[in-house]
Amino acid sequence: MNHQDLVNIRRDLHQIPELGFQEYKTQRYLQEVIARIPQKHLTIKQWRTGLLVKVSGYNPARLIGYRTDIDGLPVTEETDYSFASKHEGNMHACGHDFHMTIALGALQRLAEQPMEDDVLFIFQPAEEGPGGALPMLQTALLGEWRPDVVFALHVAPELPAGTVSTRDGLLFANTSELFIDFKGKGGHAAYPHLTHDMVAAASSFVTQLQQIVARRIDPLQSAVVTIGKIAGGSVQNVIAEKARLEGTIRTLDPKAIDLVKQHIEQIAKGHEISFDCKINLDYGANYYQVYNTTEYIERFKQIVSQEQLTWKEAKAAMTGEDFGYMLKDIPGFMFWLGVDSPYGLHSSKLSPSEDALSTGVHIVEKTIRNL
Ligand SMILES: CC(=O)N[C@@H](CCC[C@H](N)C(=O)O)C(=O)O
Repeated sequence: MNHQDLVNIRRDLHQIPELGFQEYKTQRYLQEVIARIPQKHLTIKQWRTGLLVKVSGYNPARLIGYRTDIDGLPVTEETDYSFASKHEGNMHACGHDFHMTIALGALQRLAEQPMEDDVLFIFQPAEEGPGGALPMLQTALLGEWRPDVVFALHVAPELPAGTVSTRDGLLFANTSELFIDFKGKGGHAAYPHLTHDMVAAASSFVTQLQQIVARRIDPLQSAVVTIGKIAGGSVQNVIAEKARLEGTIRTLDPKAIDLVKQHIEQIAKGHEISFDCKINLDYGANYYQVYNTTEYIERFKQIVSQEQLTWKEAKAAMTGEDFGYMLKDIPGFMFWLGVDSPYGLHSSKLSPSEDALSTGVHIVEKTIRNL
């Protein structure tokens, strides 16, 4: 695949973003591209909406794993791309269209010229939620196709295109989703004393949540509690019977997440009393931290230097990645690839530079061959 082929694939994928475990068109598209590359050394398995593609080596001692995520986000795209999302309300706003394209480019090179070891390309669904890595690890990657080492990349909008960045040890946070449902008593806007207003309860809850990081977590620790969505009520002159908050919790220490949850539960008890309502807490998907293995980070740094790519030492970030579950069981690492976008990850205007696609394929191929 030349650079223009990569651009075309990325643009095709960009138009069909699908949410976790609904990546049917994406899976079909990946299968079509994979069908066009040499098949002689390939074995392909379907896993739910994902794929596993093994390239057999000529004298394998190890299985080298490379993972890409394949899902999009429920974000309405606001770019002026001619190839903008055709799936209204969904967007590849986290760069998974780039991740998949780079994996396909590297897969083609390995398929054309296999190496001594076996290589496994993991096309994993549902990274943004509810999490595909853990069930994939527990089923598809448990048996004969369990990698000895695994790595992955994530695009970094804030870095110049093609810059490579990571660090030894902790790279990404522990995360937990957070869904809070409020049920009270609705009624006429003019008779608030006869109701239990759930818009008021949810608003107060959001304000109280800010106190957890400000006043309940050791300032030398790191934590985030973000509410990304608030919903409640139906019309301007009816007091709401129901409301819902959706958010996420992040901590660098895996134990600190339980502490944050305990405080949320206390706030919920307090609000049930003061707003005379029922509150249901649901922690949705939880992701384990991304922790890079020293030995492979050292090796990766050497490869980046040999290939004369620009290296930047990374800081730990409060982003989450269910790839952390793979690294909990299998040694390896994750790295950032700069894509120079003025808009960040999860932005409806994310516009990564396609110049980074060829560099991505190059570094992934070289890393697979030299790890
Ligand atoms: C790299 C990245 O942006 N990952 C997502 C993972 C989301 C996990 C889960 N849905 C949650 O919100 O906790 C992120 O938002 O960091």
